[in-house]
Amino acid sequence: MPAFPFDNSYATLPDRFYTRLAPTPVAEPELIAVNEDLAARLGITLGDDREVLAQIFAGNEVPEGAAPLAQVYAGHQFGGWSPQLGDGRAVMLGEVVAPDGARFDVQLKGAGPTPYSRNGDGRAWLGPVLREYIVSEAMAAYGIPTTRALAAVSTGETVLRERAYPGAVLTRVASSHIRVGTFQFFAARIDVEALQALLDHTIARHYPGAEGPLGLLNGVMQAQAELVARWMGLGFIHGVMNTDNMALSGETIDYGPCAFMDTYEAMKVFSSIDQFGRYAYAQQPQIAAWNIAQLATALLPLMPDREAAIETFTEAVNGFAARFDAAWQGVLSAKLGLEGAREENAALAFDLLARMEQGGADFTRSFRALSGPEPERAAEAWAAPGPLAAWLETWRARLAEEGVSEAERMARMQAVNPALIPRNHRVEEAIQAAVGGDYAPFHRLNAALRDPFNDRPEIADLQAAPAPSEAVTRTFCGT
Ligand SMILES: Nc1ncnc2c1ncn2[C@@H]1O[C@H](COP(=O)(O)OP(=O)(O)OP(=O)(O)O)[C@@H](O)[C@H]1O
Ligand SMILES: [Mg+2]
Repeated sequence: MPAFPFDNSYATLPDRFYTRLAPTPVAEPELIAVNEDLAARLGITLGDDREVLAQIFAGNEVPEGAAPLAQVYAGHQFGGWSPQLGDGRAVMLGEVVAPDGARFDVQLKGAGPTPYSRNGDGRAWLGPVLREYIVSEAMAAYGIPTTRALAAVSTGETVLRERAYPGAVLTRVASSHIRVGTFQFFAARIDVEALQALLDHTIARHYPGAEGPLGLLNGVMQAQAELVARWMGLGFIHGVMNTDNMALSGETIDYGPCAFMDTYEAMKVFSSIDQFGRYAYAQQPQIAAWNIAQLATALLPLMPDREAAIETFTEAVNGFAARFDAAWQGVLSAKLGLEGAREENAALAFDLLARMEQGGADFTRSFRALSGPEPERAAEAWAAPGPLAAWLETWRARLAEEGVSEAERMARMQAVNPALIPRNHRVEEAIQAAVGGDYAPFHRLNAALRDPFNDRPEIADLQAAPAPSEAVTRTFCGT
């Protein structure tokens, strides 16, 4: 029998933090994928009975030691306030404590209706489940903080969206599911007691040593500044940075309409519902700061002197830009094989990005080619490579100034500029095949993404930029 090292702490918080309920069973669960490496890392014993695993990861059987519940939260969605949200289609089974002492939530996403479902059916279809599986595991392979995918099952049931799709459940692992919106929920109700309990819980779990609300705020700010800089370094667009989709842990959460861009465009948007580009690629730092300001506001009821706290918090939140700039400079310098978070290196990178946009360059292939022995071959990833040559000269001069050897340059760059990203058209292709019953492309893409920094001939088709007829330029929230 599978065994989970459960140790449930969120369930000891006051009742108004959640609703206890079990997942709603599904008709015919079948295991699509189970992440054995992750299970081992968490100290979960899976056993080898795939049918039993399908029952557990579908929510049909609740494993021993679980304390299933749906968490309540609120949030700003596209800037508009939603006072009552919560896990509308997710049930947390409980927390496991891994052999190294690290604590993780294990949650089933698509597990049936909860009191927070509003008008939704509580379910997920195969597409969003596979997308989240692929992309979150790719993020983990890049070393970027993220929720993980432990398993995916199909339910044997149909989910109605714009048409009928096969249903699925994703088992998600997160260092917690505490969101900016969780704080907002209690702040909006001026429930100071709950806010204090949530603050203590969050600090103990994610920022031990942080002092009080300001300590937490600074910790979250730093984590988010680094996270967003790292996303942008890979051309990643989260797509739905609502405050309920920003985790206090600093992990990437909610892979709904996310995408990695092919051709570089600063204001690129994929999400079909993001009409005004609020969550465009280059907007992400500003939106992160905006979300952090909402967190600061939610922490105010905990401060004895409100006026003084407003002043202190405002100053703190204004510091987000500097934190982000430092992180972004570091990311960009590393992408160019240069040292440190230096402004002149970042300026060189900004110049390259401007030229890439002008030249219609594929983001990932350009940086990967620059990381190779013949950087001028980056031109092959540009529709109009004219602006590249002059930039290469400046860059080479800069490398020489820093005394970076060719071997050093390539080693550094190849460790941060991936050979492979989950390109949107490949993700869509894997989903379409799976809907038709063929999971081979999904498994292949996943397997390839476990080793994303190594070029190899057998993944050439997955590395290639889409032909214009193949490009997938729209993503959907996947609810
Ligand atoms: N099919 C559904 N049925 C019920 N509630 C839903 C459904 N889809 C989304 N929701 C709820 O709507 C809110 C906003 O959805 P959003 O797309 O941000 O989250 P999500 O992808 O479901 O979950 P998460 O943020 O946990 O990854 C969430 O509270 C979510 O639980
Ligand atoms: Mg969400």
